[in-house]
Amino acid sequence: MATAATTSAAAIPTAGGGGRRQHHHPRRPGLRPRHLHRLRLPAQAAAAAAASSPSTSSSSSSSSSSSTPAEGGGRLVAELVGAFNELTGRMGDGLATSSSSRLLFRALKLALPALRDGDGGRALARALAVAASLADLQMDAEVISAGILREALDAGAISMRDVKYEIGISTAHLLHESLRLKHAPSKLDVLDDESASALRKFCLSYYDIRAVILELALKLDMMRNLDCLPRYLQRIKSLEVLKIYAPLAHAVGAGNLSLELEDLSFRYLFPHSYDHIDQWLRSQETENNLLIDSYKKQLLQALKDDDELSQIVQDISIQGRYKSRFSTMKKLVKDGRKPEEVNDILALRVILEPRCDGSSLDWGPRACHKTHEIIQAMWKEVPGRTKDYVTRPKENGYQSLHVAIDVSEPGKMRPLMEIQIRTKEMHKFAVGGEASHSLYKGGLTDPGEAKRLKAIMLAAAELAAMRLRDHPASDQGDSNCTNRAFCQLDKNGDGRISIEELTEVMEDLGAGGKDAKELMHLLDANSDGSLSSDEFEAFQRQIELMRSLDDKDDRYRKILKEKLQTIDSAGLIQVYRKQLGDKLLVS
Ligand SMILES: Nc1nc2c(ncn2[C@@H]2O[C@H](COP(=O)(O)OP(=O)(O)OP(=O)(O)O)[C@@H](O)[C@H]2O)c(=O)[nH]1
Ligand SMILES: Nc1ncnc2c1ncn2[C@@H]1O[C@H](COP(=O)(O)OP(=O)(O)OP(=O)(O)O)[C@@H](O)[C@H]1O
Ligand SMILES: [Ca+2]
Ligand SMILES: [Ca+2]
Repeated sequence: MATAATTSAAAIPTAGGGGRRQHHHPRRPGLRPRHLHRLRLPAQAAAAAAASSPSTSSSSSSSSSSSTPAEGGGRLVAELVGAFNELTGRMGDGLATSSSSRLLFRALKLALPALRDGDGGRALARALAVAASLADLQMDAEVISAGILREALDAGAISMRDVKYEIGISTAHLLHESLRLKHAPSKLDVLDDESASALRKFCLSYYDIRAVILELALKLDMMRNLDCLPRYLQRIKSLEVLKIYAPLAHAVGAGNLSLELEDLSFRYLFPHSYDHIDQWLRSQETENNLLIDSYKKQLLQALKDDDELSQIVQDISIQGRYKSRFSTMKKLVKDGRKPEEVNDILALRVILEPRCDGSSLDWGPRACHKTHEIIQAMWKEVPGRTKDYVTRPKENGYQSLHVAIDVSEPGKMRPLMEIQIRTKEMHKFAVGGEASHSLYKGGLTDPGEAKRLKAIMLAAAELAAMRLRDHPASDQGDSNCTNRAFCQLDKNGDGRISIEELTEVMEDLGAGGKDAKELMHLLDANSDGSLSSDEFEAFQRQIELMRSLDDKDDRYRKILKEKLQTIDSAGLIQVYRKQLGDKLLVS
């Protein structure tokens, strides 16, 4: 499937199976891609671009009066290269193989002209934001490309046929799946808990799991732009997200994406309650965090001072946390409790490491129960709220002993505190096993199902890796490529971007050969008629500078980097990432 790197520029086929430029984008007069309005091109370029910029077009010297080909064409290429660099940078070295780079470059070339004028000029930024989310989740180039193209597809600016022939069958398949998924909620008459749970399981079982992740990134984009919809639609969409997509994000291990989905949907669904919870939790946050710290120390000391416990455990650690707005809100919405009735606003977790005394005796359960007794002697346990999953594990194998504690003092009401007591081994299972936190939060508590999904994810990653892996024999042209964008433009791999190569990409972007000549003229510092990698890098530096200055359209750059760091290493996304990375390394 890889393109032969030594083919001459004029005869290069697209790796999507031929049919190149069946779809030609007519040049749009007066187009002004947004990212590029502050671009300063090197030396002569800066002057020429300024002279031809629409705001100073009266002094235009080198172009015809109505259009600004050098600037317009240059901007298109700059936008293409900037987006490409951004995404491959986010993907990480292991995933950005040459096959992946080629795929991504083609997708951007197809999407850019189709999107740049859409949605009041925001369509392109939105498509790139979706792509950035997917790259941050370490999805492969097929998924990222599908993310870029979906917006163009929805807008009717490209067709599925374009994707199939110009990009490839796998990306088209992903898009097809994501469109089926888009309509999945309409299968339900009522969006109650039971039907939402059934629909989530259906999505995970019967759709390509990479399409599910793509759909999640698209939902995040939708939620971030919900203001532009009428109020009733905002609520319908928010409810769908809350019931279906946020738990799905939890289930696949994209925990922080889920948190953002929950956050946004809560705000739209229950703005007043949201403010109320926010205020209530915020007003006591400092005090409660201090309390948690102090209880943690007190409890640790009491446990260490106990003779029996000291004999059977070799290590004790305690974690504490204050509940988040969204998690609190979710509990309230789930069963109509008041904030004061949520029993884990304050929370501690005791993790015990039993001694190995050489015998086959497991001291774990005794250590948990002894810890429980010590807690009962220190604080007031709320009757009827204790759950002993140590003696009777949950169906998914989860083990832990939970107690609710009332820490109020005379004249001072306080929220309830949950204490979870478990051994190190039980904890490991609760974090990474089939009772993993992500599956629990995603409502997937059936261990058989968890195992099956993991197997599906592994298989999907293996298949994608087969398509995207580098094949040394056919990839010689860019196997030692240090500048990925340059290599995409230098199609014949001779180390220079010729005018033919530049013209080809400009035509794909909807600009003409004249634009290519003018751009070459601007960038070709030593006037030898082609671009060296140094000359191209100078152009790239300008692009970077411009992008870092452009805060208005820069939304997709800053979003998920830290937010999408995932919570537990056993989530399906993590399984996929690891398998894909491992397989891509095997050449
Ligand atoms: N990882 C993991 N954590 C779990 C699981 N089940 C429960 N937990 C944790 O234990 C906490 C309390 O769970 P339960 O004691 O079953 O209480 P609950 O009925 O869900 O919640 P309340 O109605 O608030 O008492 C949850 O909030 C989780 O933090 C599980 O299957 N896996
Ligand atoms: N008792 C506890 N002590 C310390 N950390 C906890 C405790 N309970 C939950 N956590 C951690 O706090 C983080 C947020 O959990 P959160 O309170 O949103 O959900 P949860 O308690 O796991 O589930 P639920 O929605 O059923 O309350 C998770 O990392 C979780 O492991
Ligand atoms: Ca070349
Ligand atoms: Ca040159």
